[in-house]
Amino acid sequence: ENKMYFMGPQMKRYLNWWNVNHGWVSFEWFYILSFHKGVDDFRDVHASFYLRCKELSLRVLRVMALCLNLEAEVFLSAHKHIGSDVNGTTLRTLYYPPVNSTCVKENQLRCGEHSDYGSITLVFQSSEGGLQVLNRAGEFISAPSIPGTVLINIADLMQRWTSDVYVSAVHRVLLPPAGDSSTRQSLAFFVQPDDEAIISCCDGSDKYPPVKSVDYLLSRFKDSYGKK
Ligand SMILES: O=C(O)CCC(=O)C(=O)O
Ligand SMILES: [Fe+2]
Repeated sequence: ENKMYFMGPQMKRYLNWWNVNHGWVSFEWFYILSFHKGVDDFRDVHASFYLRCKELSLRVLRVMALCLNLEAEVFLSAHKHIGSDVNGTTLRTLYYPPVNSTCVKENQLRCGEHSDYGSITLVFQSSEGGLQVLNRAGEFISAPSIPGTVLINIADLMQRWTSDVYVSAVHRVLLPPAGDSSTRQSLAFFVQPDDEAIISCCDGSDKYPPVKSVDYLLSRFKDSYGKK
């Protein structure tokens, strides 16, 4: 269903949105889906999947606090409003089209090296692979799709929150090898604390100054997409 959506004529209409809003961010997700006609159930499936992702994320955030011997609620209490307009958590569906290897530029990637902005990201990937993560030795290693598993990235705000105890995962997506015309489909659920949550180092240190979640997110968007 996802693939049909991205191949369909409705894409043309949304390309303008892409330019204005540099991608489909939380504020639009419901709006876009509610416009979409032509693929039965797409909206309902997406909305219910969003809620399943939310449940899983909250469980993971609880465990992440317990692993640090912190109050179970320390991260959860800043994620009370996922799925509402005061929380920027976003489900992004990514379709990477086939690549013609004769047109590939040097060092071209499917997705450039970066880390995510929020607290954690759930990644569901199709079987083609290509996702790589930077390890502590500074080498990119493959993070293949393992059937029945969800990949969870630690993101930048979590690193800051835990005074660098949990380290944000730098990652990228490689092109398929020359001559391989496979596509890639992934779903990324970017978990963001509530807009008004103040994120301060959970060990009580002042390694990073407290920051309001929404301010941090907007400053990262600006760094990535704003005029230089
Ligand atoms: O396609 C993927 O699995 C990675 C996508 C990603 O890292 C992102 O959108 O932030
Ligand atoms: Fe990412």
